Amino acid sequence: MVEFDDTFRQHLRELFVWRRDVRRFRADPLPDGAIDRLIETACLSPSVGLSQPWRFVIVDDAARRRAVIDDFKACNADALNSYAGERAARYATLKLSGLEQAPGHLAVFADKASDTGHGLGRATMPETTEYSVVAAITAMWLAARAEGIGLGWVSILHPDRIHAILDVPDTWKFIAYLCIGYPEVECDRPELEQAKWEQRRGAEEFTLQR
Ligand SMILES: Cc1cc2c(cc1C)N(C[C@H](O)[C@H](O)[C@H](O)COP(=O)(O)O)c1[nH]c(=O)[nH]c(=O)c1N2
Repeated sequence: MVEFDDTFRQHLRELFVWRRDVRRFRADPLPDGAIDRLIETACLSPSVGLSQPWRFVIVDDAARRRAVIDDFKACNADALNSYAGERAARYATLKLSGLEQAPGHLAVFADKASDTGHGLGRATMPETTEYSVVAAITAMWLAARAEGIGLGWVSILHPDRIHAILDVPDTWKFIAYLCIGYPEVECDRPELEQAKWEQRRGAEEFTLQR
């Protein structure tokens, strides 16, 4: 039996407050086994029917990394073109990936074909497979921060292209491409808020009572 005291709860709260999406990484390499350790923690996450549908691809190959970066650049250029005026000017100033600097690259997929869990919980909501993978990524994000490691989620990518670059099974659905490394700075406010793109709102704005 494990008990968590007030001091632990306070630290846990701080972990949530100080977790960031990181796009600016220091050059220092990650310690040996750091990504494997984060994956191991992620695998403790809840999953629909205990299906554990997460699939992780550690991307070390320089040519594959370069191809991912090229895809990001193409998608980000398209995204910039979808804005106009002041919003476009502001978008152009944002740094939206640390792909070039991050010592670790990790792609995460959901295996839509796995029968693990025997379909429990998925019959009416097949998308719970993807939700389970996102739950695992969130756990990894927090576990990383607890070790001083930053994680940045990149979604400005073409899923089909990532599939081809990484040569993974067709039944795997692309969920996330994660940059992993030591952050240049620590902050308790989202970078998009600091850049005046959007501001974080409080719980009262998202809660209804019925
Ligand atoms: C599903 C998903 C996808 C993305 C993100 C997040 C999530 C959950 N975020 C990070 C996002 O911008 C960030 O979480 C918010 O701005 C809040 O900041 P903090 O995470 O609190 O630092 C993100 N950030 C970025 O710079 N490029 C990206 O492509 C994405 N994509």
